[in-house]
Amino acid sequence: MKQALPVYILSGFLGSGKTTLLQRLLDHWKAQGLRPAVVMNELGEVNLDGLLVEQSVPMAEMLGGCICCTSRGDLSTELTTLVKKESPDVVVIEATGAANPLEIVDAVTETSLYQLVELKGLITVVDAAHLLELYRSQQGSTYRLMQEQIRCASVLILNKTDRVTAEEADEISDVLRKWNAYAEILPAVRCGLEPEILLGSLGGVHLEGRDDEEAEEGITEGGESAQGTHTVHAHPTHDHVMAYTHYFKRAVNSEEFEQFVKELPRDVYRAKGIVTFSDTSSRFLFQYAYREADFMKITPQGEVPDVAVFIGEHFSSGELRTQLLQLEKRTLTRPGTVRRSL
Ligand SMILES: Nc1nc2c(ncn2[C@@H]2O[C@H](COP(=O)(O)OP(=O)(O)OP(=O)(O)O)[C@@H](O)[C@H]2O)c(=O)[nH]1
Repeated sequence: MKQALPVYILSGFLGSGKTTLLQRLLDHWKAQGLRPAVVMNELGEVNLDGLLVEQSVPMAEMLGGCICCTSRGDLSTELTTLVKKESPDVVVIEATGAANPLEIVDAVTETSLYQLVELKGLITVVDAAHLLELYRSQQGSTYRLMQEQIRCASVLILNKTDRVTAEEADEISDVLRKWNAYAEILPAVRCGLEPEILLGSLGGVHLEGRDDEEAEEGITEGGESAQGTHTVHAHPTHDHVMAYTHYFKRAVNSEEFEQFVKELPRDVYRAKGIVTFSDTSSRFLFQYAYREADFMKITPQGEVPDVAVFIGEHFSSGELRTQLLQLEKRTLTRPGTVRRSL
């Protein structure tokens, strides 16, 4: 199966160091012989940050507004066009510092319904001095937005530590930990981190879509793991992930899938996808929001993968993945014969 295209979101308040980090990441990927592409969003009509990025890097620009305030479909369309036109190996979305990252996460996961893309993580860059100042005054919409950007990060870069004392850096680390108990906190000056360490800290091997085979090996024919339990934890659970994207390799039973959706953990507050069932004649688009699920028959235009995305906070994507692999495995051993007339 073709590898899903990794997508990273860079978030962080205005001037925190996102572009500085972006340049480091681009250099890293290029040195590896990869072809990165960028989606850049600026509040103004001119993309000044874009001028800092080498011309050889394909770029989609969304100017004159904040990604999260314009239609989410716009970002999805930009991303799709960029991927089709440039065939990059990796994509970074640098959002304006005033964006609410959750909306961007939603747009990326929306895209993964139609394209083989996968959200790998949300990196939030924090300006240590700026946050400390705001934390001490504890007010304002900037403060709330920063809080939001920190809360939903998969990894936090505590940048500009050269502008605070060691004690202040500790104080601000405690604040970050209080707001986001899951993301790794990486202190830095000019985002000078080893990209390998940063990207590695996004954890969630489950997000890499590479080890499906490996995890399946742990599941026996009856859908039980070799250890006799229903879940196989090849990797630590409860990684903080914003979204888990599952590309199905085969059809699943509709009733079992409905049951699975019904029993989704509370921390998954949004899910959507396109699935082929082994016991129905049509494909379905499913939507799930705040404990309500909806299934709709669809006939997608063009080639669309069977995929499900789950968005939430601090849920165990490894657990979901194992359950879905088990559903797939069960249809393999017990293909659907009775067709439901859905
Ligand atoms: N002192 C200090 N300055 C830094 C550090 N990291 C970045 N800067 C500077 O901070 C300024 C803003 O950095 P950018 O990387 O452009 O920040 P940004 O988040 O992309 O900014 P916006 O696009 O406006 O949201 C630049 O002048 C950087 O050189 C740091 O660790 N310490």
